[in-house]
Amino acid sequence: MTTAGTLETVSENCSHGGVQGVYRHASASTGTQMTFSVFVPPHADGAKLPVLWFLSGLTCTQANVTEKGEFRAACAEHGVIFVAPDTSPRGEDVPDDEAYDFGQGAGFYVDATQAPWAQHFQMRSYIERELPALLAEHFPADMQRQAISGHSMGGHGALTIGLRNPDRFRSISAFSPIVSPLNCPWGDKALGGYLGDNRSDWREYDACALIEDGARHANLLVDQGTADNFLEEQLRTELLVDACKSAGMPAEIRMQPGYDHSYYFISTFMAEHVGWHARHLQG
Ligand SMILES: N[C@@H](CCC(=O)N[C@@H](CS)C(=O)NCC(=O)O)C(=O)O
Repeated sequence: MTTAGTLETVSENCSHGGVQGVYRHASASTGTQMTFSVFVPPHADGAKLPVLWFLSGLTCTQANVTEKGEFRAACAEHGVIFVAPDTSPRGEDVPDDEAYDFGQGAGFYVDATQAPWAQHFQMRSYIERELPALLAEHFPADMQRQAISGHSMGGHGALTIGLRNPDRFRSISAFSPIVSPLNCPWGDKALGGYLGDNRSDWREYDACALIEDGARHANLLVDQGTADNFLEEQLRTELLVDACKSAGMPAEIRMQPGYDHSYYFISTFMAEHVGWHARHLQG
């Protein structure tokens, strides 16, 4: 048996009849310690449960959604494991940028190719390969039943990782996602920095471009607040609506009146997202 790695328990708390944990491990992908949280709902001995991944946004660690996401009651009701990774490698040896939207806390779920970022910023490999192996080894996770969600930069992560891996993820949802890094200032800065100037290299990290290039998924749900101050310049939900329409891909993209970009918005619709994923994860 291959060993995916050892895990250090940072904290474990009983919650909703299950266990909310925070764990740390040495990541081969990023070459750093990485922290993530896992909620395991109550379950019968020996049972394997489906998994919902949640990728967070700019400035976040695993803690933001864990503390403010209000997912646990729904995950306990539906018997779904909830996994929240960090958004980037961190540490004194890891390069950073003064700004909040590039560098530590802003990994954009890519495998960087450009110096000095490439050495540690390998978040695509971390989320797509390394962390799933660790999860399968240490938790009662049924890796045949996975779904993915996320917020903002993490919504971009959920859409792109989900669209690239339709056989692994039965459903994809996102809250206020960056739908096209090719067409917004956050994307220009981050993907330019991590991947270089050749914009064709960015397409596998752009949900709209992936759909234009042929990626499809049958189960896609997006919620976007109309009072989100990042909507017009950075998130640009309309580009995803257009891409899905042009491709003939059904998607439920909902504009939610009055909601902003915060966890007050996310937590309002979180239980609905968990329930929607749980339906796709049955059987
Ligand atoms: N207000 C933030 C902008 C970034 C932001 O809104 N981040 C979102 C994700 S894109 C978030 O969830 N922030 C942390 C939180 O609300 O807990 C800042 O200027 O640092």
